Amino acid sequence: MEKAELLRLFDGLRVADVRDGMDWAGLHAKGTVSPEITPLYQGARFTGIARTMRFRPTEKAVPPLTPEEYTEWAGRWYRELYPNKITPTIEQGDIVVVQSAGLPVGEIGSNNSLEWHAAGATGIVTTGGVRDTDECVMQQVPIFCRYRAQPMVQGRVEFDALQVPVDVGGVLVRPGDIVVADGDGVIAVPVEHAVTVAKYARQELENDKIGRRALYEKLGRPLDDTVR
Ligand SMILES: O=C([O-])CC(=O)C(=O)O
Ligand SMILES: [Mg+2]
Repeated sequence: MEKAELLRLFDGLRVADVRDGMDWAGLHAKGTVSPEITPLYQGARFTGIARTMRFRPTEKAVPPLTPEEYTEWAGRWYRELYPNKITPTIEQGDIVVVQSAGLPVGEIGSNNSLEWHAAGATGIVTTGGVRDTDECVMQQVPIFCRYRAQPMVQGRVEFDALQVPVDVGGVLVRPGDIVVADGDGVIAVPVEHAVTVAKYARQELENDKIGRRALYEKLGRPLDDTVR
């Protein structure tokens, strides 16, 4: 199925609906990412197709360097050990899904996240840390992460692999799976179950709208998009 068609199937569905759709498909034990992975800011949400990447802790020691030498050495780390390989591969509607090295390091920041967004990514989820978080919030690229972290990657983290199955908060996410995130957290749908999951998720959403719309009317509340 085309990406655009897949995205249409999930358009407007809440994480709760997708969770229900997964249950309807018999996938009770699958999909829900650990609640430790949370939105960087209130209102962050996305639906997209997983484009995955894995980082790893480095074993390379940092040699004694003068600050001048450090500038050159740090630049080389980006070129040789932490290259931004994912950017040229990103397609519109992708979600960058990162299995972090798991260290207290800001592998993602205001620069690379905005670069991925400019290439077409509509969201980012990482099992690790984010830095420059005030700017990340200001930029409003939806990011879900486990923690905030100050340090840069040099001497700590290396790029490991692109487009491999990754472990995201206890869920196996493969390139091409559907990833949905909102205030309830993150859920991943195996692409082979997408049609069934979306169908029953939609049923849940539509039934929920009918029930809540009746309550809005009883309360005299103006209707909004969540009940229309
Ligand atoms: O440079 C990095 O690896 C992370 C970062 O701070 C950014 O992208 O802004
Ligand atoms: Mg930065």
